[in-house]
Parts: sequence; C-alpha cells; structure tokens
Amino acid sequence: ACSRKNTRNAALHPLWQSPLTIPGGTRQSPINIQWRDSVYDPFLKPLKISYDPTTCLHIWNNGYSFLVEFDDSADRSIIIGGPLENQYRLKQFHFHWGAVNDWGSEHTVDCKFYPAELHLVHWNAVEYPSFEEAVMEGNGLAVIGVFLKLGARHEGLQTLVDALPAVRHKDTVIEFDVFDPSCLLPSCPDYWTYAGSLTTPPLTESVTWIIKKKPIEVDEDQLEAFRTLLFTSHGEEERRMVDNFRPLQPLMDRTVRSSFR
Ligand SMILES: N/C(=N\S(N)(=O)=O)N1CCCC1
Ligand SMILES: [Zn+2]
Repeated sequence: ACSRKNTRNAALHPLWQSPLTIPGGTRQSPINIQWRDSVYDPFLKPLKISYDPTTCLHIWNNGYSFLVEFDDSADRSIIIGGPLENQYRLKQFHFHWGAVNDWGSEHTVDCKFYPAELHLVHWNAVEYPSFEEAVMEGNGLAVIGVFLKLGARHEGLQTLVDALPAVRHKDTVIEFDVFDPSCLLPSCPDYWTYAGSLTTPPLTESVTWIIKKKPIEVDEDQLEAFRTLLFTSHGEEERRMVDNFRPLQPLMDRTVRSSFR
C-alpha cells in the first residue's frame, strides 16, 4: 500500500466523508497501479476511439465536478477494442483535481499522485438499453482515465477552461456545441486496464478501467481555473471545488494488465 507520507491529508468533501465503503465490495476504484506488478497481456487490442465533436451538448457543474455531456442516443461517439468485448458510447467526461499540485488524481502510479485526472465515461449500448441500466452491470461501463501533469499550456483544454466562469456554481449549465475530446488524449497508445467501480455514489462495480500510461500536460493557470469552481450553489456560502477525489481502495484479488511491455 502507499505509505502515509505521500498520501494526501485533504479534508474530505461531504460526499467522501461517510465511510463510503461498499459492503462486500471486491472491485472498488480508484487503486494504486504498481507498475512492476502489472502483467503485459499480448492479447489486448489497441483501443479504437472515434468521437463526433458535434455530439457535444453542454458543460455543467453538478456540485462534485464539471462535466461535458454528449448526445448518446446513437453510436456516434464510441470506443471499441482494447479490453472491451463490445463498443461503448461516450456519455460524458469530467475531472478530479486537488487544492495543490501535489495531489488531485484518483488513481496513482507507484504511489505517485498527479495534480488532476480526466475520466471519459462510456456505456455498453450493445447489451443495455440505457446508461442507468448499464451502471448496474459488471460490463456496463468503460472509463478512460488520463493523468494531467503540470507543464505546457494545453490549447484544447483552454476552450473548456474559458467556459468555466459560466458554470462556477453548482447546478449551472451552459451550451457547449462542438468539442472533440480526443484532443485530451495522449498520443501514446499504452494503457493499463483492470476491473473496478465508479468512484462516486452509486460506486457500482460496473467499470472496465482503461488508464493511459502517459499524462497530458496542462499549465498552472489551467489547473488554477479548475480550482475557481464551487461545490456550492448561488446564494450558499462558497466552498471551493477542490480535492474532489475518492481515497485509494484495496486491490484485493485483482490483476492490472498492461497493453505494453
Ligand atoms: N463516478 C462516476 N464516474 S467515475 N468518477 O467513476 O469515472 N460517475 C457517476 C455517475 C456517472 C459517472
Ligand atoms: Zn471520475
């Protein structure tokens, strides 16, 4: 397990203050990915991603992150291959980040935290009639995780950052009509994959996680922009939206596979 010295001591947001353990949970997320314990699987296929930028609908602040939602009424923005048996439809993407650059990601690699982590949430529309039903099934969801590290300004992210002041408060939303989330993916195809869960309620064990090995770079101003968002609604006492991540969960009887040697 990751030693206490580099675990973050952030005061937990109400969402995470409760024990937040699933009784009998055996595949909870996030986890620490111990690089040397991951097992190369030569049968893992390359992940194929094809997003249609015009399926982008809006950005909204749901009181725990900001999310960009997509029209998932047809197979227009999908992923296929990798560890997946079916194709999965993009529903939304969102981020998790810290109050400071020393932490913020949900997953860690060899106990290293990144300042933020992007999650692209997809659902198995081949086998299930709706996202809500897929959330309850072991192979219902596929989430691509991308680490964000401090570095050069990310031009693609900047269009999102420019929209954040309009969704500063919980339950505010703005139209966001063309955005291609593949600009937020690293060019390196390498990933780890494991069977896990949602990291916020309902915490259901329905996620095939695909964690990209390489981070993308964003600059300090862009991370600071995330930290200007609020957990709170208009009129409430302001609480800055930071440290919106779940603590690491036990690996239990799971193996993390890698798509690379
Ligand atoms: N927790 C979640 N995604 S995550 N953080 O596990 O990727 N979600 C809650 C409902 C829709 C997505
Ligand atoms: Zn997430």
